[in-house]
This record gives sequence, structure tokens and C-alpha cells, in this order.
Amino acid sequence: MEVMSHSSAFLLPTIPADHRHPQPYYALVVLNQNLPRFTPLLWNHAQLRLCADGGANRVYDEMPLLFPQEDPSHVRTRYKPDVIKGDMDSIRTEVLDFYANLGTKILDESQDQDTTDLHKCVAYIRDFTPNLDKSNLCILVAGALGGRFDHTIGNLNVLCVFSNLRIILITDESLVRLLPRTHRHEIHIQSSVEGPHCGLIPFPLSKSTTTTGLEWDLTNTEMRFGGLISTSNVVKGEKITVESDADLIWTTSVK
Ligand SMILES: Nc1ncnc2c1ncn2[C@@H]1O[C@H](COP(=O)(O)OP(=O)(O)OP(=O)(O)O)[C@@H](O)[C@H]1O
Ligand SMILES: Cc1ncc(C[n+]2csc(CCO)c2C)c(N)n1
Repeated sequence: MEVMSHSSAFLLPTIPADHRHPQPYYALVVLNQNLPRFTPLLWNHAQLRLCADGGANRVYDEMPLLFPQEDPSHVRTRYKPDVIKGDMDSIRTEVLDFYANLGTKILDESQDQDTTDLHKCVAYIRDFTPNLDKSNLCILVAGALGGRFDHTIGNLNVLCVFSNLRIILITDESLVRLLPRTHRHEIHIQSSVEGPHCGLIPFPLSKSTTTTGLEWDLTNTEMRFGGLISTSNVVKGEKITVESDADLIWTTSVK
């Protein structure tokens, strides 16, 4: 089974060169939730920046608050999304007009009421990069957790729907990603910005998961809702390995 390697280097101001893996192509999706404080950093790493519907209000309203010394209109012009996509029932008209005038592509999909705005954005990124080796694509999603519970679960479901893509949900408190059962996983902890708290959660159940590098390691352990799941675990070192018969959600705390 092939090894899939994971790193949270996108939380660092400069992404260190890794001679074993090519530099990822980062795409950022901003959701309609509190902007994480390091959104400008994620924005600068990303080559493609999308707002999911009301996520554009967050960039418009909250990005200037992260640069209190600067003129808000300068900040808004600097952080111009490439695309705003969704069912457009949450974005305010002044925000839509502002970014449309700056040249942002507006994609109104109000006819589709069966998929979430995050789903629509991830599908766009997948299709926008047809020639990109998808193992090199890394979709960073800002503000996906901790708000309305149906939205939070819907955002986790997007990880499962697009389980062949690397998608990382990011808030000020947590990073969340899917570890597909098709690979063994090596997780490289950026201890300056993440950990030590972590969790490994079956989606929906795993008959057998084995880990190394955790305070409470699993050895061919069964995990399921209604039984054991691994929350409030702790990373012990810089490298964690995970192997499972099922897709798992991996989460670390953000410092
Ligand atoms: N409170 C929240 N917590 C987590 N994610 C959220 C929250 N609110 C919105 N999102 C995410 O941001 C995206 C865009 O949000 P927006 O408010 O525009 O959605 P929406 O389609 O209007 O939702 P709804 O109609 O259910 O209120 C959603 O698809 C969802 O992924
Ligand atoms: C079974 C079922 N449940 C809920 C919805 C509603 N829904 C799901 S995603 C979405 C778009 C949100 O921007 C809406 C309205 C549906 N279509 N089917």
C-alpha cells in the first residue's frame, strides 16, 4: 500500500522546500464563518482563492480587521477573490458589486439546492485544474467548524464525498483532514503551530486501525460511534503513522 504524506506547512510564513515531494498547489476556499486569524497567510500561499457565497462577506468585513493600521479599502482590494461561487443567497449586494467591479468571477448556482456551497467550490477547483496531478492539489478551507452543526457536519461530509482530494478544514482551534483507507499515512507535525492534542475518528466505523507516535496508540483496534473513538489523544513526536481499513478523520489542535 502506498504511503501518503501529510504536512501543515501552510501554517508557516515560508513553506520549507521538501526534496521528496513537489511543492503543493494550494487553493483556498473561504466559508461564511469567522475568518481564522491566519487567513492572510493561507491567502498568500494559495494560487487560487474562492469564496463560498457568504464567505465573500467575511473577506469584505473581517479582512480589514486583521490589518487595523491600514485603510480598509486598500485591504479589500489586495484580498480580491478569484471566484465567488454558490447559491448566492447570503452574499450582500454591495459585496457582490464590489468584487464584480474588481474582476472577480461570479458563478451563480442557485438552481442547485442539493449540494452545499463548499461542495460547489471544491468541484470547481477540481475541474479548474484538469492537468494538475491531484496528489499535488491541496484545498485549504477557512472557517468550516464550530458554527451551525448542520453546516459543520456538511463540511465534514465534503471531505468524504471528495475522498480522493486533499482537503483541510481550518479554524483558529483545529485542523481537520481525511485519511483515506486506500493509503498508509505519515503525518508530519509542525509542532510550532499545531498539536499536541489530536483525534482520529472513524467515518463511520473501522474494524482495524493501527497507529504509531501517539500517547494512546491503536493496535488493530476497532473504532465506531457508540464504542471507542480516539478523541483527546496527544501527539508524542514529529511523525505519526496511521493505517486503517476505513476512512478516518484526523484532527490536530492549532496553537
Ligand atoms: N456556521 C457555519 N459553520 C460552518 N460552516 C458554515 C457556517 N455557515 C456557513 N458555512 C459554510 O459556508 C458556506 C457558505 O455559507 P452560506 O451562509 O453562504 O451558506 P447557505 O447556502 O446560505 O446556507 P443556508 O442556506 O443553509 O443558511 C456553506 O456552504 C458552509 O459550507
Ligand atoms: C435531503 C435534502 N435535505 C436538504 C436539502 C437542502 N439543501 C441541501 S444543500 C442546499 C444548498 C445550500 O446552499 C440545500 C438547500 C436537500 N436538497 N435535500
